Amino acid sequence: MFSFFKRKKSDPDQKPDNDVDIQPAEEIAGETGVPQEPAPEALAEAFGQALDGDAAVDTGAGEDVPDEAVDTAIAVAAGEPVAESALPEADAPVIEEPQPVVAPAVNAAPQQETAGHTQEKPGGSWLARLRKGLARTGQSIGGLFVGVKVDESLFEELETALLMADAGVEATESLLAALRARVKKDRLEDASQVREALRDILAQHLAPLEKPFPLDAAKPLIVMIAGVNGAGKTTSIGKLAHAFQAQGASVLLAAGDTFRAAAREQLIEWGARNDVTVIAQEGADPAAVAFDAVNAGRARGAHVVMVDTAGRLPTQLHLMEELKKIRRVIGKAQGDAPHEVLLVIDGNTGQNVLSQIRAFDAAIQLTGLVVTKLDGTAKGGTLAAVAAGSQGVRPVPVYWIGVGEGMHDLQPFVAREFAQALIGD
Ligand SMILES: Nc1nc2c(ncn2[C@@H]2O[C@H](COP(=O)(O)OP(=O)(O)OP(=O)(O)O)[C@@H](O)[C@H]2O)c(=O)[nH]1
Repeated sequence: MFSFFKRKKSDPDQKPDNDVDIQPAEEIAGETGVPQEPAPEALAEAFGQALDGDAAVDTGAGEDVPDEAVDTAIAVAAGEPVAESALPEADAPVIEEPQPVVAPAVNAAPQQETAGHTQEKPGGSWLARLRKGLARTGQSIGGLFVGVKVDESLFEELETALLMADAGVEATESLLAALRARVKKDRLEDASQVREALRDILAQHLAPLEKPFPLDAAKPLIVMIAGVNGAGKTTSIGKLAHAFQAQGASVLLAAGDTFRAAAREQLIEWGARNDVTVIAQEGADPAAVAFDAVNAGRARGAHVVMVDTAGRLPTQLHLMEELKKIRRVIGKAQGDAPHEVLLVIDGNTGQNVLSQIRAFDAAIQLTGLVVTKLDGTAKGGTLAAVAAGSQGVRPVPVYWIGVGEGMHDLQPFVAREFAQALIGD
C-alpha cells in the first residue's frame, strides 16, 4: 500500500540501486513481525471496504476518511469483529493504489556538523545568528539602557519596548515588577546593572519553558508534528532527523501532508539528505499514513518516528478534526503513542501564537513547541508571553528554536541564552 524511500529513484520501473530502499510496507512489517497490529495490506483492504459507500468529506487536505471508517478499517485489518452495518458493500475502491513517489536528486554530501551549541558556520554561531535575528527586539530593549539614569522614565520606556516585542501585558507587568523590586533591594543605580538584572529576571521567567527532549523515553518514540501553513514543520523535521541521527538514533519519517505533492517531496528530499526512510502516499488519508508509519517503525526497530502533517489554521475546524483523528489513529497503532506532540510556530507571528497554541493544545494536547525563524524577528518577546500564560495559554515547553534554513539551524532552547540574545550584553 505504501512506499518507502531512502534515495532518489530515477525510473519507477527500473530496479532500484543498491542504496535505494523502496519496499512495500507489508514486507517490512513482516521482517520482525508485529503480530498484534494489522498488516498495512490488510488495512488497505479494510480501508477499501470500510470507505466504500461512505460519503468522504473533502477537507481540503486530500481525500479524507470518515473517522468511523478508520476505526472499522483498523478493526477489520486486526481481525476484530465489526458490526455488519459498519462495513459498506464492496464496490469501487476509494483509495487508489499509490504511484511510487520519487525522491528528487540530492547531491548533499553527509554533513559533518552536529547540533552542538558552539558550532561555527558561515554567518556565525547559532547564538550569533539568534542575536542578529533578535537584534531589532534587542536594540529596542537593550538600547534603552545606554547613557540613561535609572528613573521612572526608564521603566516606562521598558514597558513600551517589551509590549512592542510582543511580550504581552502579563509578562511585561510581571517582569517590570520583579525588576523594580530588584533595583530597590540591590540599590542599583547604574543602567547597565539594571539591564543585567532584567536579563536575569527574563531568564528566570523563561526557565519553566526549558526542557530537554526525551529522545529515549520510548522506542520507537512517536512524534507528531503540527502547525499552521508555512510555520516550518517540514524543515524542522528534516533538521531534527539530522540531529537525532547525530545522536545515534535511527529515524523514520511519515509524510502526513498527503494533499500537497510539494510537501511530500520536500520531506522526501530531507529524508534523502539524511539517508532516512520516508513513508509517503499521494492522496491517502493522513491518519492511515501515520498508522502505517508507526507499524513500520515498530517492525524496523526505529528509535524515532516523526509524523509530518499538513499546515492548517485553527479556524479550519474540519482540518482540526482531521488532526485529532491522526492523533487517535496513532494511538491505535501503539497504545501509548504519540509520545510527543509538537507544535511548530513561526517566531515572527507575535501574539497570534498564543491563540495557535491554545487551539492546537485543545485539539491534540501538545507536549512541546518548536519556534522557528528566530534568526529574523522583532517579535522575540512572544515566548515571555507564553511563559506568563498570557491569554490563558498553557506554558508548553519549548524544545527547540530555529535560527536559519540549514540542516543545523535548530538548537535546543536554553532560557538564559535566549534572554541574553534578547536583552544583549
Ligand atoms: N530563516 C528561517 N527560515 C526557516 C526556518 N524554518 C523554516 N524556514 C523556512 O520557512 C519556509 C517554510 O518552511 P516549511 O518547512 O516548508 O514549512 P511547513 O510548516 O512545513 O509548510 P506547509 O507544509 O506549507 O504548512 C521555508 O522556506 C523554510 O526554509 C528558520 O528557522 N529560519
